[in-house]
Amino acid sequence: MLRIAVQAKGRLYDETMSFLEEADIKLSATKRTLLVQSSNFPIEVLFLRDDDIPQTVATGVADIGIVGENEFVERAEDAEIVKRLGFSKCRLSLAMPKDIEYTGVQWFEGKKIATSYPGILSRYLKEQQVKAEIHVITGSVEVSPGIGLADAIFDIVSSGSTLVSNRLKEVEVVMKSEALLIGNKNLSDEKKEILKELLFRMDAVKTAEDKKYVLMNAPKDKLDEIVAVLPGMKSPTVMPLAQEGWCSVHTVLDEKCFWEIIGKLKALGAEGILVLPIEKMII
Ligand SMILES: Nc1ncnc2c1ncn2[C@@H]1O[C@H](COP(=O)(O)OP(=O)(O)OP(=O)(O)O)[C@@H](O)[C@H]1O
Ligand SMILES: O=P(O)(O)OC[C@H]1O[C@H](OP(=O)(O)OP(=O)(O)O)[C@H](O)[C@@H]1O
Ligand SMILES: [Mg+2]
Repeated sequence: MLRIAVQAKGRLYDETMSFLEEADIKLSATKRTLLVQSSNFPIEVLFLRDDDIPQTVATGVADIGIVGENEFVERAEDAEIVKRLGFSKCRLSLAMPKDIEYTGVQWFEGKKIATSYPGILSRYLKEQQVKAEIHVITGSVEVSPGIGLADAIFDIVSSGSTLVSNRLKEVEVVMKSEALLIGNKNLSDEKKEILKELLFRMDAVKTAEDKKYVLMNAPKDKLDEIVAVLPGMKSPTVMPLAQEGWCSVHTVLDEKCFWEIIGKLKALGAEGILVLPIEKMII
């Protein structure tokens, strides 16, 4: 049984849950308890505050965990990054009152900076050879300059709207962050096997995400040209149609080049083009 630590509620919760769901890992729908077992996969889910996830994984209380990179780097716990998950993207930035002129990173010299990330901030200031006072608070960081608690802040920024509503401006981006799958460094072989199966399922979902299954009716006399336009995984499937002179062509297209290819197919006389989402894809 593999134990995964995930955030009990907050910004990471929804995407973490849909991630497990897409990998067909079913959790009992009973009231949310701290520890829930899957009914169809050898995994149990431990719900925690995100602050505690790195340590829980590093010490082996959980085998793997899903946590923001910002929190993982700040905690500096001895666990490894298994996979970058690509959601909950944000950045850790220095911000200051918007009406004051910013003169470069030296502006922070001697200033008081409020943050929940003292580790990352002090390392950055040291690198920049700036001496500043770090004031640690656990939440509502953005209000601190407005109430005279600090001169500036170091916090998470995504759209920037929290900064704007607190009359602050982002002046230095210190690190980018996304959700990470982290793992204990000493997993048993059995647990490594379960993790491998989990990653395999996650990859199948990810690969499918930006692909579409496309079906169309094609005039037989244009078939060679149509096939030449389609990248496909191998070659497209071609099936005869009841109507003389026509066939049905099935293939998989990358979302990125989708519109360009559809345009070419139409120009070559393809009709009745159907585009279907793909749930999972194993290459
Ligand atoms: N505005 C945002 N946009 C995108 N990602 C974000 C945003 N805010 C936070 N995150 C990411 O989501 C993680 C969790 O954020 P959240 O605000 O839920 O944390 P928290 O309040 O510390 O929760 P907890 O109660 O678990 O301690 C952050 O560590 C960060 O990686
Ligand atoms: O740049 P933005 O898009 O405004 O996002 C940044 C804000 O999002 C997070 O807080 P959240 O909204 O999760 O609330 P919290 O203070 O309860 O953590 C973070 O702590 C910032 O305050
Ligand atoms: Mg937290």
